[in-house]
Amino acid sequence: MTARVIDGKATAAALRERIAGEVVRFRDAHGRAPGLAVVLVGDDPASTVYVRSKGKATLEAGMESFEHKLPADTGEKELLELVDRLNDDPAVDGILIQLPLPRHIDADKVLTRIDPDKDVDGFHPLNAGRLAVGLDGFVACTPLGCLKLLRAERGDLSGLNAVVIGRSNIVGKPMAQLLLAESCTVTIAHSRTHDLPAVVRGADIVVAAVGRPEMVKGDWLKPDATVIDVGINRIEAEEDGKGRLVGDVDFASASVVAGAISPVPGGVGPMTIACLIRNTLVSAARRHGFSLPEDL
Ligand SMILES: Nc1nc2c(c(=O)[nH]1)N[C@@H](CN(C=O)c1ccc(C(=O)N[C@@H](CCC(=O)O)C(=O)O)cc1)CN2
Repeated sequence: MTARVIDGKATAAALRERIAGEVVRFRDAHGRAPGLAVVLVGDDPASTVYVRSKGKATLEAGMESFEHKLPADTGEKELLELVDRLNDDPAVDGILIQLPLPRHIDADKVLTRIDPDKDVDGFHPLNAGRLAVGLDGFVACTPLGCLKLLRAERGDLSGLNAVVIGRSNIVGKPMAQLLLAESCTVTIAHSRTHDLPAVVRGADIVVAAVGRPEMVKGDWLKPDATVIDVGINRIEAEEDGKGRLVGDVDFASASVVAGAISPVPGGVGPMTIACLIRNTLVSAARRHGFSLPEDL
């Protein structure tokens, strides 16, 4: 058996096209475009690429992009003052602080300073709490993107056994909450889980977000499982002289057993950016009482 490959690039492109259509309606109604401010501190190469992609996607959706690139030695106080200005700026509907931040800055303090109603990354504790109790808020873009891929692949998820590998605040925990809200039976596995392969073997849905290259093997999977790979691991150049990007799942062995699997690259990554654009439009719409399609 060979698994279907879940095409995150195509799903993200379709979502971004729908968003662009809604942005036209929003502009016609309100005379301005939704605006996203992205803040990058330092010059981490991967973060620089992601921030560039976010700015490009924002503009392609017809929205305003405000990029703030600050030197690596920017002080915490200065960053907090920028967040305060963005909170007060009516042209800014969404604020994103690119992670990771340099070590001398307390990331929790900065993320908590963002106005929760402009927190399009969904990292503010108030939004994490809203998700946990089923209130409207912002859901972190990567887990939201994973859920959209799962719904497109499996339709109704209720009653399915889901295993989320990884318990981070930005992926594992919100992913588990989203799956619970879909009425899945959810297990969160992590580095202390006993016999992880046995736990994963019971899952209809596996979301791997552990940050360990190709850790999940095909013989860990239940036949026909749906596998979502969140990992983005850069492997150093081998004898061919080229580095490569791999996920947390060993694609070669997993795709023989799974029913469907998202690849790396081209799976969850593009959905993360599409969901950021989506959350920014949702923020602008909420601030103006503008209605959007339920399923956006
Ligand atoms: N404030 C945030 N910081 C970070 C987030 C986030 O959601 N909010 N997530 C990650 C990085 N990230 C977005 O910022 C991100 C990572 C990867 C991709 C992506 O499209 N990846 C491509 C491959 C790209 C490549 O070749 O490197 C893919 O998977 O196809 C998009 C966004 C950490 N920081």
